[in-house]
Amino acid sequence: MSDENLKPSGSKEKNESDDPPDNPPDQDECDQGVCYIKEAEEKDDSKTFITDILDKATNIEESAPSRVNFDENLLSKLGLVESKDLENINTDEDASKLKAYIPKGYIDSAIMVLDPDIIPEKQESTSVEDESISLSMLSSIVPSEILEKMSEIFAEEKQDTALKYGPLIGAIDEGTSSTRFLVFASKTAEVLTYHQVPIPSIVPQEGWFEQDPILILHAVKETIKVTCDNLDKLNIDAGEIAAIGITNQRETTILWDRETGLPLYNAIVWMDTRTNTTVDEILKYGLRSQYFLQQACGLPVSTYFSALKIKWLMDNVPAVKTAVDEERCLFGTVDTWIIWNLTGGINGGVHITDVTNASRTMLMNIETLKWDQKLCDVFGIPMNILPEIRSSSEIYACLFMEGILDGVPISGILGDQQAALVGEMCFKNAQAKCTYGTGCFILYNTGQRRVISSHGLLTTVAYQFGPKTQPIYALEGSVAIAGISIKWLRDNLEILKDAAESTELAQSAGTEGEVVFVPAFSGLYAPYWRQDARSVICGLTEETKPGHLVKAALEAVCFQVRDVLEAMTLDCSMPLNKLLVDGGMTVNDYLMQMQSDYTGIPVVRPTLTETTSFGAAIAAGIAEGIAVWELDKILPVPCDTFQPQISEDLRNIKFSKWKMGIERSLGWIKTGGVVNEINLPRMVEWDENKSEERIVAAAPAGLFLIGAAAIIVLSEYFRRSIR
Ligand SMILES: Nc1ncnc2c1ncn2[C@@H]1O[C@H](COP(=O)(O)OP(=O)(O)O)[C@@H](O)[C@H]1O
Ligand SMILES: O=P(O)(O)OC[C@H](O)CO
Repeated sequence: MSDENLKPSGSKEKNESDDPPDNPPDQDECDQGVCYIKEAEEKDDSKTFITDILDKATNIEESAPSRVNFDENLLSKLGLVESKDLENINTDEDASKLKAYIPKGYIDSAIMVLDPDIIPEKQESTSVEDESISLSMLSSIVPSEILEKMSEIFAEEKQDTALKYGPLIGAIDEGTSSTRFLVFASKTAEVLTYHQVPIPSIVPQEGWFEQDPILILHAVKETIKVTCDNLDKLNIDAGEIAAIGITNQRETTILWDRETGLPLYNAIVWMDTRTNTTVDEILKYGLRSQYFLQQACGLPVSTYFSALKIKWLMDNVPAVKTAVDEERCLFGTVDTWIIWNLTGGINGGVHITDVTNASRTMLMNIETLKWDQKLCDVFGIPMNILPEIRSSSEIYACLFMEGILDGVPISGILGDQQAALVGEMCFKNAQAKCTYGTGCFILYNTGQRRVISSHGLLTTVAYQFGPKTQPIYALEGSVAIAGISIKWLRDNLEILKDAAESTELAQSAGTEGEVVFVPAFSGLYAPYWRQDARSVICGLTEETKPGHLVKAALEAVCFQVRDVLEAMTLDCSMPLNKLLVDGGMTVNDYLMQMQSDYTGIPVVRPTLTETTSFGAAIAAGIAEGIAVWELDKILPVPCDTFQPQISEDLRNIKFSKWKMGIERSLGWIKTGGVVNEINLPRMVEWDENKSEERIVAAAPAGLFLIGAAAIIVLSEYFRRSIR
């Protein structure tokens, strides 16, 4: 089914009363599962109404049974009954009036209080845990026939969910710092409700960054359950969810036992640097460049990617080695782990991933979109542990789980940065977006062309909408540290109470001071790819205050984005004329303005905040067999735009200071691998018929000195030589 009116929720005027909130509710509120219910209450003034009822009810004995305590005065004051005579209550009319004020969840629970036998097994799961509401009081004020009538009306309306919202699409969004489940209305693409659960990280030693796969799974299940409960409270039929999309932190690696279903080790998260030595080991033979596999998989050898993490696990965790030897081991990125478990686990769960996630492992051939035997051999990884690679949009399997979503098809998978590209609707060549979360990731759509970067960018699959369609590629600039540096200032240095305070503190620093903070906690990613780098803070004086550090941390995000944009211009010969942005950090207007100032181009932020999840929902909703959406019917989202406000000179002076900071961060730790002093890759030609790679172009050390013009010419040559 297509829908002419399809538009994301942000496309409405901001602050319209019927909009979902622009900013996600507090984490605490979400954890209580009441966030959108609270919205509904405020919207309908029902809180005041219920408070009135409760005020009145305090005079009523709590243990008293329902009808006898029916408070005629209160109801007549509210115009709900005309007569004091109970016999004359117009049940239908009064129930309709009252229904406008009291959310369905309260009615269900109140009915249960009246008659606990109605649905005893559901009593616990549907009870409304709002501290201020005493349901027994509500039941003792409102006559049971009215409550029952209201329940009937709600049930009828619920049947109209599809009419009102169109089919619903669910999106599981498993990010580095939290997991969410959101439900989109296909008619308007608005988020109807969601629930979010933070995911704690485990740091067993410096540079190690793990998460518990079981906890991730529990969090996913909890978000699904609470979101469905929320839908019920909003009187929306969760049974109308037609399909589920999934988007996830990429590269994070999980190995588990196919027989027990248990993880063999914690998830090794993408930013973990324990594989420094594994990188060295891979590079040491034949003095290989970091880029020796770039032609085959689009990526430099780095601690970032899954293959290194799998190798480390096989080399260092005996349980993994045994499971591999006994062919019981399964590998997955987070999408794979979740889908395997949600579709049956040891009882027939499907073991799959999509092209976007597979393109982050270093094991998939970027051209054939298949696992590559030679790449697997480089890392010594057996192919039988790898999931099947599927497109980003097709029906893969159905959920096999308790609850109303049992049997709902999963029909979309996208790595989270690719999902944001889709959610920003960058479907055309040369459209790009930047997502600011834990890290910061800029993806530039290169269409069906695989551009192999000569300037430290990654070649990655952007999406493939269906098994029979052509894949679309992107160039990516991955920056490891963005929002997490703000978290570090908060948790480790304790100079911030919360992330939002960063604006005020940074502003307090004014324009004075020249503190530069290079946050290379995990080495430097794009465009430098220097695992020997570590963080530095330069330019401190006795006048330096916390505000200067916070400002420098925000500036670092902007400068890293500029580094990547410059590399993209060199690779694509076409500078971006605006930057589309999204992600958790973009709520910070100060940061967005600074980003525009430091890049010299407008920064455009959509009013739809849930871009990544929306991308996953799109992939699921357009899949063959689901087809609740059509790509070309999706309307553009209205945006806020930040225009550059500083001079070119000032911008460049600041950037040159940043570059000095970068220089000082390099070589901080010793690595055994080959460091590309100039970050210009040695290009190799991947020969399918030979086991060894052949160098077709190598940049001599110091080439940077010959000037930018020569580099552009050279990069053009490289590109032509590999196309
Ligand atoms: N107002 C703010 N200013 C700066 N950073 C912020 C602000 N609000 C949130 N952040 C940062 O954004 C990150 C969370 O963004 P999110 O997109 O949810 O991350 P992820 O997808 O990586 O889980 C956190 O690292 C947090 O420090
Ligand atoms: O969870 P995020 O938003 O920080 O994204 C993580 C990336 O997918 C890592 O490549």
